[in-house]
Amino acid sequence: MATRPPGPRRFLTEEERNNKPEITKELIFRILSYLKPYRLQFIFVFIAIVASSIIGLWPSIITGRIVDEALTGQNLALLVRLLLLAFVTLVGSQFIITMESYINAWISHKIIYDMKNQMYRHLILMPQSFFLGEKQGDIITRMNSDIGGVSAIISGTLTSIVSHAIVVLTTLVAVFLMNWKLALVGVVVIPIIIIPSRQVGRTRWKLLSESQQKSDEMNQIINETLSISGSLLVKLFTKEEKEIEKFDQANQELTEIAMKEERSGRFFRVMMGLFAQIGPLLIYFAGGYMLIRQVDDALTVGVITSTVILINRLYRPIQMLLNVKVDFVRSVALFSRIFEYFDRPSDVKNPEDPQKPELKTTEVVFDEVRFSYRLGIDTVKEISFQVDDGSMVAIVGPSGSGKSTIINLIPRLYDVDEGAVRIGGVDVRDMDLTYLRNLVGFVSQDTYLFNGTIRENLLYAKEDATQEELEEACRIADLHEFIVNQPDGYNTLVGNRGLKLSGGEKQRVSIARVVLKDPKILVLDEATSSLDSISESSIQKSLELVMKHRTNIVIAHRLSTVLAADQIVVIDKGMLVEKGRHDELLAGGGIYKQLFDTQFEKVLEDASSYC
Ligand SMILES: Nc1ncnc2c1ncn2[C@@H]1O[C@H](COP(=O)(O)OP(=O)(O)OP(=O)(O)O)[C@@H](O)[C@H]1O
Repeated sequence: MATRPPGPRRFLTEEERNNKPEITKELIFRILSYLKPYRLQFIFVFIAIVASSIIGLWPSIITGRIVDEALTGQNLALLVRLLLLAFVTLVGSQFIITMESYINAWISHKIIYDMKNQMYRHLILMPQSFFLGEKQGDIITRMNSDIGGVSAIISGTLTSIVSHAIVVLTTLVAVFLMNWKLALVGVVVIPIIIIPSRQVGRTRWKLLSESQQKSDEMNQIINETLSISGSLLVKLFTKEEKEIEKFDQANQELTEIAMKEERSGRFFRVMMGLFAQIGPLLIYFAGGYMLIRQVDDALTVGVITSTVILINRLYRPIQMLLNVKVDFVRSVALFSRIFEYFDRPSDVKNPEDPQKPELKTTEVVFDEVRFSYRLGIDTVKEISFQVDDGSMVAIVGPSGSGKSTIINLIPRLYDVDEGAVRIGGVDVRDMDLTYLRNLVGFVSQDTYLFNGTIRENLLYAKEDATQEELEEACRIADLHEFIVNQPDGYNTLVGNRGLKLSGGEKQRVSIARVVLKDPKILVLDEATSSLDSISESSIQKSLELVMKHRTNIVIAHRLSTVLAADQIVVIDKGMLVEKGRHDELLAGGGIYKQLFDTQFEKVLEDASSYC
């Protein structure tokens, strides 16, 4: 696979050019605000850069004296002294450069640390809508690559602008002080060397970005087809050969580009080397001509030698400075991508004056609630019902009618657009968010487990739970028996997303978690699951235990649940269409009756055995 070339890119890619950020004063100040806490360290870095640039000139200047005074004058003692001096200045400048780069790296790591923490804190507090709308890969890229890129800016772009400018300045002063005529020749030579190499570089970069694009395509194929779910899909649809063919095609294209790029890379290096050699040759020629024809009496062999060395020192920094604009735009773009995340408003926020009311009752009231995911299209509207304290309301309705949306409004995964959801008479939007979410326990169809042990997953609900409490919760969830029969017991690893557990076992872990959390209100999205009827009935029994003494709202798919419900709320196309008990609704002959005939009838026999 193609690799990115070392060092910073010299040209903006097509995409970067199209997405260039608007560089405003505010943006620059905002970027600088991240550097502010480390200003003392920055001052040190800049002093070190100036010092090392000036000291770094000495070995080149000393070389001239070595040639003119020590070698031509055949003075061995002077030769040794000058060599020692050159050695000491070399060591000195290297020491300063090392210190400078150490502090530079320290600053950039510190800034990355600050930014990563700020970003994580910001993201974890984002509402559910953010995670649904955002591509998973984008979040990870911003967390890692973009913030990581900032490090390169701080330790690269920022200091390199200063250090290159200082090197260019000090070297030009030194070279002109030595012999201004030869210095002029050297300065004229610089563009001859730099311009062609920039052209070659441009072509090379085009190829490199193409190869990068292809390599991303291949990574995408690998990620999709070699992931747990992807590989399963490939197997089940017997697409192995098709995928191999697709991969082969991408691989072939990538290999061709990589080879082309390799060829142009070699050519690039040859050209660079060639032009870099032409410079000294031209200066030697001009200097030699002036020396031989005695155009300038002050000119010596040593001066010519020193000038060649000093002019050589200029190529790289000048080239870098010519790229500063590109680096700068790229750096600012990176910062603005990060800021764009920071600036995403969090619509579900803790209220200004968060309340933690002493609730005597925990009845849940939906009062004329309207909510839409997309502007203009109501997902649910005119929803009004009450779940009395300690009672159970079953929500039923066709798929896509808005049942999950309604329950998501209780713990404020989303906020209502109109109307209100109240618990114990208090609007959920006035409650402290943590307090509210502690009041409500959720058991969803899709149980998410972290990759860890069963114990760790259980403790997520109650960090300080004792072993006895864990076991008690697992007994209620009918999970304890299973756990103790595992070789590692409560320390059994559940695998990625809990994949090492069966669907039923995962549901039980989620029930045990809610038992440990012990919420006053239980929201349950009943599984329409493929579990066998024995497992289902056992899970149902566990849930019945959990529901006791709580206010329960259940999206019901089972007959036993609707029969046991104190009230059934029927939702159709986002509207509440019927409300009542099972018998009343059945007698009404409306939508509930239809649902009953189609959805519940099949499980009638199963369910009637334990309702
Ligand atoms: N995050 C979202 N963004 C946009 N639309 C959404 C989002 N989530 C759900 N919807 C849409 O809102 C409507 C109601 O969805 P909801 O999940 O509430 O229905 P449901 O009754 O729970 O369905 P099911 O019984 O199939 O789970 C559907 O049309 C769905 O496509």
